[in-house]
Parts: sequence; C-alpha cells; structure tokens
Amino acid sequence: MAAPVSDVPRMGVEMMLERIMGAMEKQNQELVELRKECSDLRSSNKSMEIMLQNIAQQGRSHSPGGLSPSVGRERARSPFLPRHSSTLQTVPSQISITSPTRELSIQSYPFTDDREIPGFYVVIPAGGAGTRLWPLSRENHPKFLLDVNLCGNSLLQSTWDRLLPLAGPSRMTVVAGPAHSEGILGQLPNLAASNLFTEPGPKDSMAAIGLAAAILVKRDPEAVIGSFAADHMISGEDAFLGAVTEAVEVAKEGYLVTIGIAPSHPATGFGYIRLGDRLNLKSAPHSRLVSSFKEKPDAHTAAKYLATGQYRWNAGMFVTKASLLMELMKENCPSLYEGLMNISDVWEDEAARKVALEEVWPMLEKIPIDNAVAEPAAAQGKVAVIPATFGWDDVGDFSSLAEMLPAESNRPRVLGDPRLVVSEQTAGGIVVPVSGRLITCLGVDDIVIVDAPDALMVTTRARSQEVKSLVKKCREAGWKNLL
Ligand SMILES: Nc1nc2c(ncn2[C@@H]2O[C@H](COP(=O)(O)OP(=O)(O)O[C@H]3O[C@H](CO)[C@@H](O)[C@H](O)[C@@H]3O)[C@@H](O)[C@H]2O)c(=O)[nH]1
Repeated sequence: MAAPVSDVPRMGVEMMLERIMGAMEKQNQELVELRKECSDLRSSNKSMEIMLQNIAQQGRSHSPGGLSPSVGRERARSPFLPRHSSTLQTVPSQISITSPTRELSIQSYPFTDDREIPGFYVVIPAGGAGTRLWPLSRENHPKFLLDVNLCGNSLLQSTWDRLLPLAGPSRMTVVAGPAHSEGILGQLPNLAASNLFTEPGPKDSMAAIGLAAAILVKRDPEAVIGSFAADHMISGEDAFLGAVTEAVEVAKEGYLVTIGIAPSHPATGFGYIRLGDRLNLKSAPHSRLVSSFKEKPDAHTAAKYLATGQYRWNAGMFVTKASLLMELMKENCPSLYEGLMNISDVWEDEAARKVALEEVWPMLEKIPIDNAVAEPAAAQGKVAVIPATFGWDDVGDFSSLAEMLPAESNRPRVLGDPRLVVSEQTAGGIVVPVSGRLITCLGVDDIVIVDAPDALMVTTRARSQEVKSLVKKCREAGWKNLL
C-alpha cells in the first residue's frame, strides 16, 4: 500500500538521517582502524629503535669495562594489564606543560652519534609498591613492573631504554628489595647480576641511592652517578638526554644536580626548587644554582611558590659525583654514612656482604634523599638545576594516569579494552577493565573504577591520592594476600 501523501516528506528526512548516520558510523569505523594502524606503527618503530640501539651497542668495542649483553635471556613482558587488539590508548607526546619562557624553549643538545658518557653510571632505585595504583599495582607487581600505558614496556623497561644510550649496559645499575629481584632481572635481561644491588628491606631513598654510591665509588673513585626513579613517564627523549648530559657536566664541577620541571599546579607531593643565579658553564648553558630546596611543602606554601614563577618541581633525579654524595651524607647523616661504608667495604665478597647486611641494614636511618642531603646542600650553595623542557609525570595515582589517556566527551577514559566499558552521561573518570567482564556506568562523573579479577576498587578522581589509606584499611581488615 502506498504511503499517505503527508508522510512522503517525513520519510525523505528519515532516509537522509539514516544515510548521514550510516556515513558517520563508517567514518568512526575508519577512525578506529586508523588509530590502530598508528598504534601498530608506533610499536614497530619502537622495536626498530631498540633493535638499532642493540646493534649499535654490540658494535661498540671501546665501552669501558663493557659487558656483552647476556645471551639467551629474553625480555619479559610486564605483567598484569591485559593486552588487546583494539587499543586506542596513546600517551600524548607532551605529558606535562613545559615552561613558556623563552629561556627554556630551545634546549637541543648537540649530540654526536655516540651519546655514551664515559664514567657515568645510572642508578635506578626501584622501591615502593605504588599503593595509590592498587589494585593494579601489588606488593609483588609494583608500579615500576607494570605497563601502565599499554606501550609494551613496563615503566622500569622504559626507564632502562631511555638511559641506556648514556651509560651502556655495563654502567646501568638497579637498587631493589629481594622480592622484586626476579621480576627485575626478567624484565631487564641485559642488567648485569653484579649491578643489581639487593637491599634487605625498604629504608627509603637515601639508603638506597647511598648504597649504590658507596659501592660505585669503590669500583670507580671518579664515578659520576645519576639516580632516576624507576616509575616515571617522560616524553621528548632528546630534551631529556640533553638535560642529563648537561647535568653530568655540572656534576663534574662539584655540584649535586637536579632536574627542574615547570610546575603546572601547587602539588604537595613534590619537592620545590628555587632557581638561583646562572652558572654560566659553557658545557651546560642552561644550568643554574638552586637557592633553596623545599621537600613537599603544604598547599598554601606551594601556591605561594607558584605565584613567584621562580620555582621548579624536583623531578626526583639527582646527578652527582658518587664521592660528593658520600661527603654530603657524612656531613648530614653520619650514622647512615658509617653503616653504608661498612656494607660497601665488603660488598664484593658475597658471604661477608650477607653478614654485614644482616647486622647493619636494620639499624640504618630511614630518610628520603631530599631531606637528608638536598635541602641542607642547597642551603650551602652546592645544588644546581637543569630546567627541563621534556614532558614528565610521576604517574602517582589514577587521576594522573587518566591525564595520560585521550579525553573522550561524555565518556570515561579507558585503560584497557574500550569495548568492555559501556557508559551513559559519565564524564571525566577512568575505568580499568582488567577482569574481562563488562563494566557499565550511568551518570557518575569523575569516577575511578579498577576491576581486577580478585578485587574491585571504586573511588573518584578527586580522592585518588587516598587509595593509599584504603590499602592500609584492607591490610587491617586481613586482606594482605590481595595487596
Ligand atoms: N630501592 C629503594 N628505592 C626506594 C626506596 N624508597 C624510595 N625509593 C625510590 O626512590 C625514588 C623516590 O622515592 P619516592 O618515595 O617515590 O619519593 P616521592 O615521594 O615521589 O618524592 C620524590 O620524588 C618526587 C618526584 O616524583 C620529587 O618531587 C620529590 O622531591 C622526591 O624526590 C623512587 O624511585 C622510589 O622507588 C627504598 O626503600 N628502596
């Protein structure tokens, strides 16, 4: 039967709408495929880059004390987060906002093909469980072993890859607890066993970095060391390597050198560096003195600092002669210095090391490097800073993890398979579908949902720093096996 005359124009409109919707759907589909292609391309570029780096390293015959990379040990994939074919996640090329000032807008270090710095040792202190990322991170799978942005590498592996060109495999070292040794060696097959410094228990960053300094200064009295957290994300590798190379030059002049990040908000979880005079070093044109260093100020003080425009966040990276760090420890925390000297005296003798660690380690003072030496040394004019122009994030909690994922309007960001999340009027949050089941949400903004097979965690982005206290509560409630 023919349609009534009055319905004809309506049918026309409906057909048009249908066609438009169809075309839009097709476009969306193409966009998804394009994103996947880009992501695959990025992964294969990365593999190619690593392959080229390996070839270059194998061909390097002049590497001092060069170890040949261990044969037969393959790099283990980082555990826990699932891999899926339709990943849409990308890390923006610039993670944090760099300084708008002209002074910092340049910084391209004049690298030659070989970036290796003779006598430079990398120290990666890998401690802490990253409890604010529970239930993604666990005591046995801490944050640094996780591939939090699904790039195929854990944060530790990315840290290693980033710094390898400067030190070569023989001068890359890691300090960690015994529970993580196996995971670390599995993920870093080219880490020499003698360069994994195993501490009996967590004693905070001064003891960890101090232990590495005490051992390395005995192996090489002229050693310049750089300590870099195992669990940070960085974008802009050239700018990063340029900053570290300048920092090494400044360290050789007898400074404890930090890297300063332009702050974007009055964070209370970071150290603040007040910029002092320029050092006017030819080999490190961006270097400046640090006129003061304040570790983790309160919110009011942080806001005051920000308003002056004179402060940088401390990126938690320290570059210095190992001998200077030992001197600073001797001056500012003498008993810790004594203890570490006793341990390092016998370090290369396995049996004696075991005895010394058992006797001395439990007595050591638990203090962060920032309070132990950075604050007092800055007051004496011994700390310098290289202002950074690379993107940086310490991936401290689910809110900062969310920042790294592309925003989608009226939809939470998804770390994992986006098909497992169906939402309606839910903006600004982050969902991590690990268990594989479907997650649905309606009308809940800024929500954080982490769905692991054995534990579900729900909070808001605003409270994601407090996940730490939730973990404490779970422990008190007898759930230690899930932490
Ligand atoms: N091996 C080992 N490493 C440790 C230990 N304690 C801390 N670390 C390592 O030392 C580094 C810094 O320690 P955190 O405890 O994570 O420091 P933070 O609170 O984040 O503050 C530091 O980093 C901020 C940037 O993220 C800085 O802004 C701040 O000034 C400070 O340096 C990290 O790589 C951490 O894994 C430990 O007992 N053992």
